[in-house]
Amino acid sequence: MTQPEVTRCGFIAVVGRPNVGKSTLTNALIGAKISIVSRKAQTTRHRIHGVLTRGAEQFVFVDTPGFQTRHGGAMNKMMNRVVTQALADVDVILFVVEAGKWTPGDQQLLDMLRDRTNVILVLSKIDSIKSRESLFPFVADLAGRFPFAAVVPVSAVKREQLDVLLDEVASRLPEGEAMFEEDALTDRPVRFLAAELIREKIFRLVGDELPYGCTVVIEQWEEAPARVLVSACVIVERESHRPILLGAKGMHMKRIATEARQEIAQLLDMPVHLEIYIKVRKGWADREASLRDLGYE
Ligand SMILES: Nc1nc2c(ncn2[C@@H]2O[C@H](COP(=O)(O)OP(=O)(O)OP(=O)(O)O)[C@@H](O)[C@H]2O)c(=O)[nH]1
Repeated sequence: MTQPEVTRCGFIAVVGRPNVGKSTLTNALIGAKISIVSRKAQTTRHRIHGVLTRGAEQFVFVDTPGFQTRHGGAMNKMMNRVVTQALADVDVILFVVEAGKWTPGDQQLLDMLRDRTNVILVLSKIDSIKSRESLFPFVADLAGRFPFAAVVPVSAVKREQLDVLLDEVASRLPEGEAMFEEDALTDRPVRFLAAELIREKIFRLVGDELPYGCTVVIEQWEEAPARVLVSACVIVERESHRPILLGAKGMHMKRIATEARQEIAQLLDMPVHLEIYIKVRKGWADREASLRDLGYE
């Protein structure tokens, strides 16, 4: 695998209240479906959403799970956790606000960023704004609320101003070598990608409730003529994590399996039959030997 020559590399978090367009923007920035990266990611405290390498710059987008969940009432508690965990030592924060719309939810989030530097204000969905001049007072108001490092209006859908945003981010990333291999997605063996896709689905759905996370191991992989048969095992730390994963009437697991199956099929360009089992392996995270069994070094 080729290691790109990178002179700047750092972590970026994309935050904002629900529905402001964070996912659309992140996906537009890092390209298609690249939520999977090299295992090196495990050496950081961040959950990596995707990596973009642009010339000599590497942008590592981290997941901010609390912002992505839709549990209304638990929002406050979650935001606190997000600030302390996901935003801890990221290099740049993209604070996304819908152009022209400011709500108490936005203010609440902004308050949590109080002591941070390198916060870039991103005005999203500018394609739905009639006149850009009408945004001036809006921007002026926000600039009075927080010392943003930069203000960049973008349209993720129309791919407007994305390079400008990346330039602003890049200039604030620390100098350093690439942390990830270039083109990690195409270089990884498909089994590993499949396991990561399942892990991603689990994390998205119940990540907040699984304190020690989980690991996914592909136990069987059979390439039949017209489809691939995959059997995966999700290993959790405690017996009490099993019902969390399953959800009421197995609904969580069903959804995880369905979504993962669809994406694995897309990746392979072939129908997939996916079975997922749950195993409890107590304390696996602490035992070196079992870590090695599971493919972690
Ligand atoms: N017109 C327009 N709509 C956009 C743009 N970006 C996102 N949207 C729409 O805004 C809605 C929310 O977008 P998401 O990317 O899911 O927003 P999010 O902030 O990730 O939402 P949560 O997952 O709820 O936190 C979707 O209907 C998008 O299609 C944009 O650049 N222009």
